[in-house]
Amino acid sequence: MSTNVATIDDERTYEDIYAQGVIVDPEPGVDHNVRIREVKKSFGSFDVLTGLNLNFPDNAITTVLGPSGTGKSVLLKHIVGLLEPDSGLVEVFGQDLWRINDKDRQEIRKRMGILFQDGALFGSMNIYDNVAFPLRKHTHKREAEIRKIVMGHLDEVGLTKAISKFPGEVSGGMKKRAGFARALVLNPSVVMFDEPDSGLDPVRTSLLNDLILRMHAEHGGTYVLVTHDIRTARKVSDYVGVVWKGKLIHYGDTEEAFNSDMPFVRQFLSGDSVGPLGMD
Ligand SMILES: Nc1ncnc2c1ncn2[C@@H]1O[C@H](COP(=O)(O)OP(=O)(O)OP(=O)(O)O)[C@@H](O)[C@H]1O
Repeated sequence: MSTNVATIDDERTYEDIYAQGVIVDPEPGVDHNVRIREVKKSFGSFDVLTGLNLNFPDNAITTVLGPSGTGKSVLLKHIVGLLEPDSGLVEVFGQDLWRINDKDRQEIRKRMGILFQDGALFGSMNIYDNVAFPLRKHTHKREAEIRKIVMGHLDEVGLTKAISKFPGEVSGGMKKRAGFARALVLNPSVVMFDEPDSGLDPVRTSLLNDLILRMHAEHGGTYVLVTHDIRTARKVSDYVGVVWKGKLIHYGDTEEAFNSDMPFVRQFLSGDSVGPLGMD
């Protein structure tokens, strides 16, 4: 896979890059289902996204890494249209999400799947009904067809024996797998994962990562993953974007990120306490 090149002015110091961020040119010949341009978002006086630029290539898994509170989940909420930027452009499937009406935005949202940290399952529905929910809500398919699709996806994530269980009766890993199956039932072209590894032990994390890779190989699409887990990033990503203080400060293929000379990227990817990132 070829590498995207960040247009970094050679004269800039690392401090300049931390302050200004980088802009990444879309890779020639590659489509990008999701493009984020100079997006700014503040809550009150707190500036969370401060001019974020990032393109997510189709048929690749891109991981967004960065310290806690740097705006990664806020970024996902922008992509799915749950938050409107104060300024800048959020473009999904070639459409500016905030220049179209609510109905069109809803249609675009149906083409995206999202796996929230806890699976975001409905506690009052069993696993089967949770996974069937988007099909019942957004399609006119008959129950027999819904059953085929739901059971197919539950089989892929290894949950066919748990269909009658309620979310409160299954482990965290099973909840995530059920959430994953639900995120895929409408055949989304963009799938987002908000810290899929949170709360899982290293073995379950590794198994979930295998599942992410397998599902991506099977179904394709633009996968966007937000995590703190460096091992997850290394294992599943084609590309890595590093966000700090609401800006993209590094972007490249996974190998490039892990070989970066940028002190912040080096510190973050090695989990070192010494470097530009402190407790603030
Ligand atoms: N709706 C909101 N109203 C006010 N503040 C918010 C809102 N959503 C997010 N924030 C704040 O924006 C900041 C960034 O939050 P976000 O959840 O995106 O961080 P993150 O990078 O995903 O962090 P973590 O890795 O810890 O999950 C946080 O300080 C959070 O409290």
